[in-house]
Amino acid sequence: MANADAAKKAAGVRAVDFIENGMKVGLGTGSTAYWSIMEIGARVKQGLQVSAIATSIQSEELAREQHIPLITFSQFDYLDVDIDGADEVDGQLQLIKGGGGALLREKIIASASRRFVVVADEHKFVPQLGAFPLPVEVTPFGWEYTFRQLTAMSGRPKLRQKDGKTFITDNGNYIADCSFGAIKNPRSLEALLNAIPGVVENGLFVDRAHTLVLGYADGTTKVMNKI
Ligand SMILES: O=C(CO)[C@H](O)[C@H](O)COP(=O)(O)O
Repeated sequence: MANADAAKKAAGVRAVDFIENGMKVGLGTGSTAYWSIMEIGARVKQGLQVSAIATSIQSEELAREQHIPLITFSQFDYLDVDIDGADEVDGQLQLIKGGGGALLREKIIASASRRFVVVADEHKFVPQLGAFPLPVEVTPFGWEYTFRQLTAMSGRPKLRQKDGKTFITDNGNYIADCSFGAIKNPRSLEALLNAIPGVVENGLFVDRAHTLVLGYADGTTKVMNKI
């Protein structure tokens, strides 16, 4: 296993220790959350009782394969724990997410969770957010106008492509990958972006994470809690 994968696996598996019997759980998206879903599946096989909701169609399919019982929003008021990855995380546990394009469902599920546990390899931990392009989910209707608003904010938006085609999110929207440079005030940028009418959501997760599990290439982990 490559070093980065070992670090992701270590973080993803360790975070599952925060899940107790009977809990309602949010399942994240991406290559680190993958390991959490696999570990939850393994513990379900050993008798752990949980019910879960996924942040993407991809993770939902993986959960089904692992025989993790799934629930919908009509079946719960809140989730006990959400475990999800991040593209960048700073010392205040502010995040950039959405590298996999699942940011809208990820933010809804993080918001519905009493505890949001972020899993990441050590390279995701940064002194300041902004080197990773900030994903912004926009409606197809009027996207060119929305992109002009993002350009006016110095966001330098790029329409995300996949396999030579425009990338479409699970919600039928586009992603603008933006470069704002170093993000000095994530809270205000998150609010400013969401004030643009064609923006559905953006990948800044401010004051949402409670716990960070960082994984290292040697298989060790470090847990940090929001103060
Ligand atoms: O936000 C996400 C998907 O929308 C992912 O959690 C984020 O991109 C991290 O992915 P990975 O664990 O594969 O590095």
